Amino acid sequence: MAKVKVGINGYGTIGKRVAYAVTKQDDMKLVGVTKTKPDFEAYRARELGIPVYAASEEFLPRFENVGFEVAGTLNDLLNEVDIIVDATPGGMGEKNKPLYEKAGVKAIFQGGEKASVAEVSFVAQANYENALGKDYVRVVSCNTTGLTRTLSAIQDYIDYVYAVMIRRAADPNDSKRGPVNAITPSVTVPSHHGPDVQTVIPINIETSAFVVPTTLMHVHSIMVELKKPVEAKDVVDIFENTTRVLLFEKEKGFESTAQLIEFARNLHREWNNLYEIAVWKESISVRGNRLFYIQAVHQESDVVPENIDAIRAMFELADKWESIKKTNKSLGILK
Ligand SMILES: NC(=O)C1=CN([C@@H]2O[C@H](COP(=O)(O)OP(=O)(O)OC[C@H]3O[C@@H](n4cnc5c(N)ncnc54)[C@H](OP(=O)(O)O)[C@@H]3O)[C@@H](O)[C@H]2O)C=CC1
Ligand SMILES: O=C(OP(=O)(O)O)[C@H](O)COP(=O)(O)O
Repeated sequence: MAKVKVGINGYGTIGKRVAYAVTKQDDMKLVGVTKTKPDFEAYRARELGIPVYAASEEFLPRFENVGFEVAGTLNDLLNEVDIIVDATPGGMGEKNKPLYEKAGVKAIFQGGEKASVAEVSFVAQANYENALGKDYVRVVSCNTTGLTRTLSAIQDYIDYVYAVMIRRAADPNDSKRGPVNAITPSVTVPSHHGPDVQTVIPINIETSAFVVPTTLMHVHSIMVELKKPVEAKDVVDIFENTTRVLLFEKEKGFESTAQLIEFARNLHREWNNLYEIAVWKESISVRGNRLFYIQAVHQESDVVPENIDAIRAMFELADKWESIKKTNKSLGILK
């Protein structure tokens, strides 16, 4: 079968990682990416041999002024692809959707969009089948992906989940926003994460969230009221056997998100991506009918394999586990 032709609209934190991941797949071809301006990222894409398109006609003069030759505009890219991965800033995907509909291409949206933008909200290991053959799929946010990966693994035991998200303030490449020395609570409960998890798996869940001054990762403190008894060692076993979830031990020096990122650096992962959700093994404990655990989410990369699996599901290229295994192998995901 011919390779699926993929375009990326929005070549930022998520878009450039998904573009890279597409180039690692033997059943997909990266046709090009869009940029609004010829900054260093545009030049880097060109160095990598990735065709760069202007994100719309209005941006063309920016490229012309510095003699940066683009391959066309977003509309030209849409004419050449089977699917567009929209990784523009949150809320923009919904505005772009009519362009995709007009061009008759399938589209993947990211977690900054409302669930209503797509037919399905997606986390591969939880609901791959729901995206089979679909035209519009939303890969849920990084935090929602992290919650869904571990909670779907223990779904049979869940009566009610209470989770607190400690969210990183900005990505490492972002110098525009803070807080620099403050903690910003989401003052309404639930934060968007609980309802978002429910767009993927039907569980009872309440979430609250705080933004703190760090760029490395998010951290979640999760408490599950159990429907039936389980021991901590059983949960350890379950997570050990759950794809895209890794257990880390404080005892071995993983004291904070800093060492988790160093672990990814040691693996020489591209952009120190930690695609897997990191659960602190010692944090898994059961007291009475309550299970507790703490996990960390690498916001820049955990959704990347989900975008790849979503493409396979939407074109019915592979069944769930065939796709997950293929994606994992191509990106060096440990299990
Ligand atoms: N960063 C994260 O931690 C995560 C983000 N997400 C979601 O992914 C989506 C993208 O986020 P993220 O990658 O962080 O955002 P970024 O700001 O890093 O990247 C977005 C890119 O979109 C481009 N862009 C801006 N305006 C337009 C436009 N009019 N048309 C086309 N492209 C445009 C910009 O490119 P240019 O440089 O050319 O101006 C920018 O690089 C959001 O929905 C977000 O919620 C999901 C999981 C984690
Ligand atoms: O999807 C994310 O976080 P979220 O799950 O808390 O919305 C990403 O880290 C982007 O969050 P941002 O909207 O704070 O950039």
